[in-house]
Amino acid sequence: MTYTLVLLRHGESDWNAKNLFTGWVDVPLSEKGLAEAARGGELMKGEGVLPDVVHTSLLRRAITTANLALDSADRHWIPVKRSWRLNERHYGALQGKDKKQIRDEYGDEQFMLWRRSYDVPPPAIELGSEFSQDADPRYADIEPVLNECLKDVLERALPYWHSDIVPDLQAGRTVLVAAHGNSLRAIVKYLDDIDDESIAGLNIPTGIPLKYELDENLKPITKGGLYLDPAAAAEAIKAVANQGK
Ligand SMILES: O=C(O)[C@@H](CO)OP(=O)(O)O
Repeated sequence: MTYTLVLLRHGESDWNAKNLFTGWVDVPLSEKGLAEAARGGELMKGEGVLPDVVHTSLLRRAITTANLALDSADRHWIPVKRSWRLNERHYGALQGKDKKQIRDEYGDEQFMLWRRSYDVPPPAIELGSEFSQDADPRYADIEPVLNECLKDVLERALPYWHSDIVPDLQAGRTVLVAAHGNSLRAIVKYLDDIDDESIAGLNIPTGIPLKYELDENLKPITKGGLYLDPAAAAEAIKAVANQGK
């Protein structure tokens, strides 16, 4: 028995286009992102990868991406589950800041530690400040999140993986997870057993489905999975890696 998991990072958002740290700020998709999301669904349909259930974060860029992708795959009717545990990494005080400006101000090394290290969190956001989520009703049931490193993201995403995603996989469903660059990096780190150093080099492109076949122990049959458009993914991965330069 094998299981099918599809990971989909949302299409380009308005703040991706503007090169701003986004995190939990709930920005919409750009025009380009809307088209990427629809194409993601066409790729799934073209390859016969048809989700039976979709899991998303609580952020509209992932929700809209899932809606558009599933619509173009004719799977708009499948059940959906959402959790803050699939949200983008909370970028703390960097939320709303220009990536290039932060890199120029703090230098390449600090910038990359904040952006891609496993366990160095960005500075905490001030409660009540413009891009803080402490008054947001969707997070009323959790302690305010002030900042997160990738390790924090993995630690809050894994309980959801086990409680909600694994049962869907084990029921034989093709599972689509529509989420974010860093929440998906955390899941890929776990699935592919990537060490804490090497994960810094992993970037996930927007809008291109990444398919994993998992064995009976829910381990990838092919490490790294398979992008449904490998050539476009390779190009887009370079662009994500170079953001802020
Ligand atoms: O700003 C963000 O929230 C993320 C994803 O867009 O950026 P980065 O790729 O720099 O982690």
